[in-house]
Amino acid sequence: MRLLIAAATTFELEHFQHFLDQKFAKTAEHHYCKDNLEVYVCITGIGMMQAAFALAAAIGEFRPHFALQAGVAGAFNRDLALGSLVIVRAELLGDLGVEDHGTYQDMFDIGLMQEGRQPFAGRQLVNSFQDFPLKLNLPFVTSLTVNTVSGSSATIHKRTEKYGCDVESMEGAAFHYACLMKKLPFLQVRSISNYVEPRDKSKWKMKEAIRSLNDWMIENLPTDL
Ligand SMILES: O=C(O)c1cccc(C(=O)CC[C@H]2O[C@@H](n3cnc4c(=O)[nH]cnc43)[C@H](O)[C@@H]2O)c1
Repeated sequence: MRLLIAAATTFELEHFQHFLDQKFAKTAEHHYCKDNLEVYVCITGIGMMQAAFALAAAIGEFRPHFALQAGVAGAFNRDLALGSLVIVRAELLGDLGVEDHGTYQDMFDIGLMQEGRQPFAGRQLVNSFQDFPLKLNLPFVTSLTVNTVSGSSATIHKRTEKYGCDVESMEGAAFHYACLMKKLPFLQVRSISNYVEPRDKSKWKMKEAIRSLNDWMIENLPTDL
């Protein structure tokens, strides 16, 4: 059985790849085997464009039975602790749109994308798969995917009012879109590295977030796909 694991950057999966190096046979670059499990680690690069291209290529070539995206994210929702993990239930597009003088309108608002048109449910890319080969032992959240990270009070206020999402990333929607289009069962797991607030990297808990993400991956790696 083939499992595709995607992350934006190598450092987000460093400990997990170290675990694979030790416990699995490495059959090619980023490609591991153990018993009947084949794992391909796809480092997509940051952002929707790079993620979409890398995922389409990896899905086409590796033909996975299941795909897992793992990464860090910012949280709008202050009930989510830094370093804690979430599963993304639904993805929304946060900055694909137009500025109409002072007002932002997205593609659905101006009629250039249709609500409910496959693979969207309404305006969302919802993970509607049922049979997951790993434990869903984390809170489910909604996520906004953006090209430009929210870093000013004005942008944060506008995006919170318009979309009301729990977390923000730069690749999640591309992952949901690719998997839904390919009817490939998937799961997106994110670890909270920072709150979405006016940019102040001194407050970020990147190391802690990556550690908890990798620990979870090692503990929950599906072995019975
Ligand atoms: O230097 C910055 O201001 C900066 C802002 C956002 C992210 C970064 C990174 O180095 C990580 C990029 C990576 O992390 C995800 N991520 C993490 N926090 C957020 C966020 O608040 N909003 C959106 N994306 C976030 C993202 O998916 C990227 O892949 C540096």
